Amino acid sequence: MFCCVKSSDRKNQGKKEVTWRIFSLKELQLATNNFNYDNKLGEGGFGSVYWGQLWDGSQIAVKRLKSWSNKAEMEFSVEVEILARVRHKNLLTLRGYCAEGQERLIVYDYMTNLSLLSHLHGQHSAECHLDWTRRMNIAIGAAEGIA
Ligand SMILES: Nc1ncnc2c1ncn2[C@@H]1O[C@H](COP(=O)(O)OP(=O)(O)OP(=O)(O)O)[C@@H](O)[C@H]1O
Repeated sequence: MFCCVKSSDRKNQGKKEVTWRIFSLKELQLATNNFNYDNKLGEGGFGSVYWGQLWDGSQIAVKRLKSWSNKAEMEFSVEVEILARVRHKNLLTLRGYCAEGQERLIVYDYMTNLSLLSHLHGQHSAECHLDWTRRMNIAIGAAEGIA
């Protein structure tokens, strides 16, 4: 199944087009080498996140729900619904989602610069010195995204 949503809302005129689509499980398995451990980018409360590449060469990050429950299903729906409606320079862009059987996957643009945590306290903290001006700009950017 393939689906595209384009916002023709007046308020969005002049802004970036809101477009996402439904992915098949097969397509995401292909893109991530069947959710190979080597493709794993990290893990959050929802589940593991995998790097992948689509047939058109674009890079994606696929968040895979670790175990199905009503609560997880609700979190999945809320995240997809909100991200499908908003586009902001400080928010990750939703590429789409997949819901097949008990599999729930959310597809985002792949972000190359790793997480803020890794820059602040992780393996990159030594080489990437974040001065206070940059830290303030990051905090303001994050606050703008939340707002
Ligand atoms: N779009 C992305 N591009 C690149 N890496 C990503 C992307 N999304 C997530 N990751 C990686 O996967 C890790 C886990 O992401 P995830 O969003 O699941 O967790 P979280 O935000 O830390 O926690 P929670 O799921 O509890 O909100 C991140 O720390 C990051 O390293």
